[in-house]
Amino acid sequence: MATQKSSQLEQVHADNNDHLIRSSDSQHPANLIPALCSKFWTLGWVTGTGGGTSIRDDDLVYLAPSGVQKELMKPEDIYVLALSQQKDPKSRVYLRSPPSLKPSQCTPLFIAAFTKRNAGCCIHTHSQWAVLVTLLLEKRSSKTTLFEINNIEQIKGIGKGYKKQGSLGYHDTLRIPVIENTPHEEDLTESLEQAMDKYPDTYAVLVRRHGIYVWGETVHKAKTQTESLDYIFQLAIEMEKLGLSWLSDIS
Ligand SMILES: CSC[C@@H](O)[C@@H](O)C(=O)COP(=O)(O)O
Ligand SMILES: [Zn+2]
Repeated sequence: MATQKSSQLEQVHADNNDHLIRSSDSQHPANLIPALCSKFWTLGWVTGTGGGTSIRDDDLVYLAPSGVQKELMKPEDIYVLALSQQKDPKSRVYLRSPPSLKPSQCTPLFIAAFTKRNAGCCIHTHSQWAVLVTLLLEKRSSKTTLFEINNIEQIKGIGKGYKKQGSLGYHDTLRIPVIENTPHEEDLTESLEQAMDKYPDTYAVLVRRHGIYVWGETVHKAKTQTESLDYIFQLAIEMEKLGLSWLSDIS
């Protein structure tokens, strides 16, 4: 597949490399991103144009446009870039660009997950549960930059960490770093990368008053980890309302 792709890339760009987003395979990233975003919209993850999803296949990264209704996207709306061709982070080279649109402002954050963690997919949601968790942590102290919870079965839905086999156990403590929001999405990149360096095993970074970025080695892993985290955040909000602690010493 990689050989076929590189020969395809040698083709002239006269056709805007539309062959990169045309496939009858439902699992092709250009088909999968719109299909996933349509499902995520029903969960409140990508409503009002916020949030998004990006998939990496080998060296190629597939991205949504900026400011569009993410649940209504079509394969023709998808941008494609080659990771190996991105020399200057400020000026990206796209192999394929839909006309009259701009690439997602989340692009540098997705790229951080692909380059620093070798992720195959990164999902950004504006889930209210994720936002509420960051607000609760802020209420405890504006300096609280870590969400922690243990002894919850769904923690087993999260991987042990980068280059580690298996998932967290029931008694393990799940830790998700929180970074501060910025007026422009791309300005989150540096603090997201710092959070990845500080917590090398994390598969997610919460963004205060904004949402969350979650990644995984595959689309399947990124999706199920985002689902598990969203479940855990909703549970955490309900626990807080009932005066229950997120950390317990059951063993
Ligand atoms: C509701 S606007 C949200 C955006 O500012 C941003 O946070 C976001 O998640 C989506 O950015 P986009 O450039 O449309 O992909
Ligand atoms: Zn966002």
